[in-house]
Amino acid sequence: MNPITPPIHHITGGDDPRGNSMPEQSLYERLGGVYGIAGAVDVLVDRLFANAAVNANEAVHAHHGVPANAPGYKFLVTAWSIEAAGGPKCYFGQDMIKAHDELAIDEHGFDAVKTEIAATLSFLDVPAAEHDEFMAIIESYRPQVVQAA
Ligand code: HEM
Repeated sequence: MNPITPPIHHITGGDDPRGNSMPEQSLYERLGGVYGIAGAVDVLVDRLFANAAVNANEAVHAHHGVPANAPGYKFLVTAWSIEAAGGPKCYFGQDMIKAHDELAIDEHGFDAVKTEIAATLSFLDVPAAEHDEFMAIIESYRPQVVQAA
């Protein structure tokens, strides 16, 4: 096909029942793939480790208060986020119930982390559509993460 001939689905809508002419990119791709996501998690985890509201929970602080935990945690959260955004399967850590079952995280603790994630996406100027899509994924895990009696 020569470069000025549009692919056929641009004309016909292809087999997309909504008639969209462009194939949709995954959220993973729209967030910038592994470089975009690892870069965002790098900023996020530094902010979480320094966040007083997040560290008010003693069990959380036992982990987040240790700077040596940052690189491994960044690795795990990056891999989790890649998969959650529809990227390649690469997360081998614990599921979200097991990962948080000894931390007694309450609604307030969850909201503190959620606020920091949203602030980081804003800080990095992630566009509104991707921002909202990623935050909806985070919110969908609230029932698994909040386990305070
Ligand atoms: C949807 C929201 C969340 C996601 C996606 C998430 C993701 C993760 C991941 C991937 C891990 C690593 C699991 C492993 O070691 O195999 C983890 C562990 C951890 N998370 Fe979360 N988390 C969320 C919410 C929270 C909240 C709200 C807090 C605190 C208020 C928190 C605190 C921690 C801590 C302290 C650990 C380390 C536990 C340990 O190994 O001792 N997380 N989280």
